[in-house]
Amino acid sequence: MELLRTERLGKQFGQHKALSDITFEIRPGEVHALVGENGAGKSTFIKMVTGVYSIDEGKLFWEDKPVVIQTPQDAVNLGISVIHQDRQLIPSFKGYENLFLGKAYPANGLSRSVKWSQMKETGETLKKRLGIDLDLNKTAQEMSPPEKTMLEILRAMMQDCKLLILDEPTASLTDREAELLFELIGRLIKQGTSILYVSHRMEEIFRLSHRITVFRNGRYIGTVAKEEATHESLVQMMTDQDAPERTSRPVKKMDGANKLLSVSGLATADGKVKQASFDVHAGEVLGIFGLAGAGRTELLEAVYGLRKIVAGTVAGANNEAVRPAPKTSLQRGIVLIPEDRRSHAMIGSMTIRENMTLPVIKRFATWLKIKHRQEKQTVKQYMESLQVKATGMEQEIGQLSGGNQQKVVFAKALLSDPKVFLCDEPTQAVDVMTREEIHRLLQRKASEGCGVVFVSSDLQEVLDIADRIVVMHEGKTIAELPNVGVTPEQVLQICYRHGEKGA
Ligand SMILES: Nc1ncnc2c1ncn2[C@@H]1O[C@H](COP(=O)(O)OP(=O)(O)OP(=O)(O)O)[C@@H](O)[C@H]1O
Repeated sequence: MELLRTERLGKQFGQHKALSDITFEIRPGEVHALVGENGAGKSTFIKMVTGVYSIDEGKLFWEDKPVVIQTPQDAVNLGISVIHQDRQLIPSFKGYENLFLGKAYPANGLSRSVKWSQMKETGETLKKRLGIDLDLNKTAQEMSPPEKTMLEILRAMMQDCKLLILDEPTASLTDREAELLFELIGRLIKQGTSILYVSHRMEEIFRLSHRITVFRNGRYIGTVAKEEATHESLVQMMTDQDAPERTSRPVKKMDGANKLLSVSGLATADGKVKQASFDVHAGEVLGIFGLAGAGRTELLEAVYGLRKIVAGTVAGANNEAVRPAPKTSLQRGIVLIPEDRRSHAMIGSMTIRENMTLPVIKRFATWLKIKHRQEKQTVKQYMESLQVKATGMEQEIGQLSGGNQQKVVFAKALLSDPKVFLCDEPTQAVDVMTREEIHRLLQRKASEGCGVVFVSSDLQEVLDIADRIVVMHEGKTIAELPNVGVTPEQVLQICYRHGEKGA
């Protein structure tokens, strides 16, 4: 028996054919990876089988019988749940309240008062069955990223889920947190649940999946057993090209290099950053690593001027302390590429061109008019170098796939010609080819005299790209190491040793 089979599935947006002729099946109890470049059609496929998008062409079969899925509830009723990258939890609700979202709360007969104890009990029983360790009395906003993922998985399993779709589930998890998720996936599989696993991270795909399906440009390219696939063969299927060469990191001597930014004893009003210090020099990539909750994002935001600072200093190239604010940061040549690009770095209803050139439009303006030809030429050049997949530069950015939105946000930052890049997870959700391109671009910028601060929860990525590494723990910078022969174990040991000391 097959759990889900699609037959010649197709989807059209206006003139654009996003998916066509998708025929493949997911078997009971398997981890089935779905891979493809940014814009290949993975999210569109998920939305079609979960009732978010209508099906323009083709058929669906569930447990070998034809089915029609018209609404998300139809999908849930069959046993299909999806966990998106952007969490679908109510922040102020406790864990067990979130578990019952969209379901009737258990109530006492006549008084109709909610049976809280029964809700908690249901949650606890489910936790035990799945071997999940999570405090359901915490509100969603008090939970760390992996705890939120666990909560969402618990919620899906409450609905008797047979096919769990995970869309880039490790995007905001550190390695150790991802381990917990992988263990849970192992338990779910043993209990007979199937997983459709969408990710750009090759190591995870090879580690977890039984079979791998590849989409390219909205088409089904093939399904291979994990044992038959290699990194190179998958990239070849995804791109019809040979795998890109991984960027190697030239060893640099930093002595005497110019300081571009100096942060000392920084603390923020909300207490997320307590005592952070680091310098950024021209010519270097500085990696910042820490476990979730270490305050990496908050530190970058404070340096850029998005968070109130209550202690410490931020100084520019001339060593003069400044009061960071987004507007003055840009003027001083500091740009932030934020993690949450959808709410912080783009305007969904504006076009790719408008999004890219908005902050620098003056550059294309005379006192009479905008020099559109020059503006378009520049946008085209950046779209080509970052391989943005779109119908053209006048397409609304909100219509692009997640990874392609990230590329536009990145291009926008490059266009403002900064001296210092503050990059928060800049390669999150981008495909392998673009990830290498972004690494290459940042290294090139460094070699041209810029300074790059690179935050990633993927430790291997930090080790691959950084010249120096600063380690953070609970809002403090606790170590700084030149990245020469550093192993992931060494960095993790620093994080955990500090954690045990409760520092
Ligand atoms: N609502 C929409 N309107 C117009 N075009 C859309 C819409 N949603 C998706 N598309 C287009 O469909 C194509 C497939 O996008 P989709 O989001 O499915 O890709 P993806 O494989 O999930 O990419 P990523 O890895 O970047 O998330 C893209 O070219 C995208 O621009």
